[in-house]
Amino acid sequence: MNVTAHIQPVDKEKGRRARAYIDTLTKPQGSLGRLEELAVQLAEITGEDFPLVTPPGVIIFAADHGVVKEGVSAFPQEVTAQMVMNFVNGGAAINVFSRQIGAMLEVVDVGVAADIAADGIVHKKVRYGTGNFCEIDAMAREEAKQALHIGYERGEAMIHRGAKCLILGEMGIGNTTASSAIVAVLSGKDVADLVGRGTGIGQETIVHKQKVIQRAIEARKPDKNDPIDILAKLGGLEIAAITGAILAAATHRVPILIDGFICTTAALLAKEMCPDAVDYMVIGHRSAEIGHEAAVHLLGKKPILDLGFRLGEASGAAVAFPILQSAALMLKEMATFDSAGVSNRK
Ligand SMILES: O=C(O)c1ccc[n+]([C@@H]2O[C@H](COP(=O)([O-])O)[C@@H](O)[C@H]2O)c1
Ligand SMILES: Cc1cc2nc[nH]c2cc1C
Repeated sequence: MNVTAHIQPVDKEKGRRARAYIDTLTKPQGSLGRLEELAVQLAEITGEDFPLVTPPGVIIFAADHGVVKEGVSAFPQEVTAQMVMNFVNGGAAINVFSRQIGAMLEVVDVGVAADIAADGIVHKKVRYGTGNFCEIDAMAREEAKQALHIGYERGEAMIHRGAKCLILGEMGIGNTTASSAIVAVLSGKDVADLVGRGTGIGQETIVHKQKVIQRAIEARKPDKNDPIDILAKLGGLEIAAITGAILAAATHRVPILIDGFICTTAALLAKEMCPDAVDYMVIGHRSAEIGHEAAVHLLGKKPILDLGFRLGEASGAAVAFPILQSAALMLKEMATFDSAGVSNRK
């Protein structure tokens, strides 16, 4: 399956028409600021005059990371599987926010390092966590492709269930290390500017994490121009799956709400595979994780919210969703100057 073959550029003409229509609505021109830009983007993405974003569909991809053996996270590896159970039982932040916004929610085990005996998850384990990329490639090239395809299929399945907006997130202890390494390769920036606290490590461990990443990049020598090579050598299975889900949403002209640092890293890989996919993305929030800034910049986007989140699991994207919904409803439901009999400016 070619996951980028059917991605079309967004419909810029539809966007121009939406822009002109928004200027006839009962408000001074431009007075709904960013909401107007989002409404135009939704029209471009969907090709519809009055795009809908409800119901949204949330997919959380979970996987583990061999690099945790280097002591780069504040939490132990078991937390990935334990949080998957928390998702299944409805107690995590993303469960709360998914209920709040009326989202369908799916949790996919694409590479957790333990067997999870639960019915409420989609079992698509490619392997029991990645290898420690300081020592060996994180995964085989075929495994990276497999995870990418799983993500694509889950994205497509959620769209077939009726999702009008795909909200993507992840769970994986150690995945800020993998993400920082990937963003370092893609941006060419100094790792010192891209490595942050993750789940809450202190300054000394941050310096250690920087060295681990530097060492891994030197040992693995990923090809900057080959996103599958980057994923195989430094990636995470959940990062590959999110990349695939993004490409599925772009294929089906469904808006994609990107969460924090890890998701934005996956979005950068999707951009490498298909630059047109970027126009289908909206970044939900600015993560407090230091490397997010560089990733967001590379994507050429501006996050909707800035609430100091650094949780992951799609929390920031889900909290940003009502704003995207406001943009869609503004376009659909506001009266025009003509229809409401309101005098336009002199
Ligand atoms: O999305 C973010 O911006 C974000 C920033 C920091 C941490 N996280 C979450 O924390 C976990 C990774 O942190 P760490 O320290 O184990 O690399 C993983 O489960 C992510 O969902 C997520
Ligand atoms: C408790 C916990 C919850 C999370 N959710 C996403 N990443 C996480 C990391 C931890 C440690």
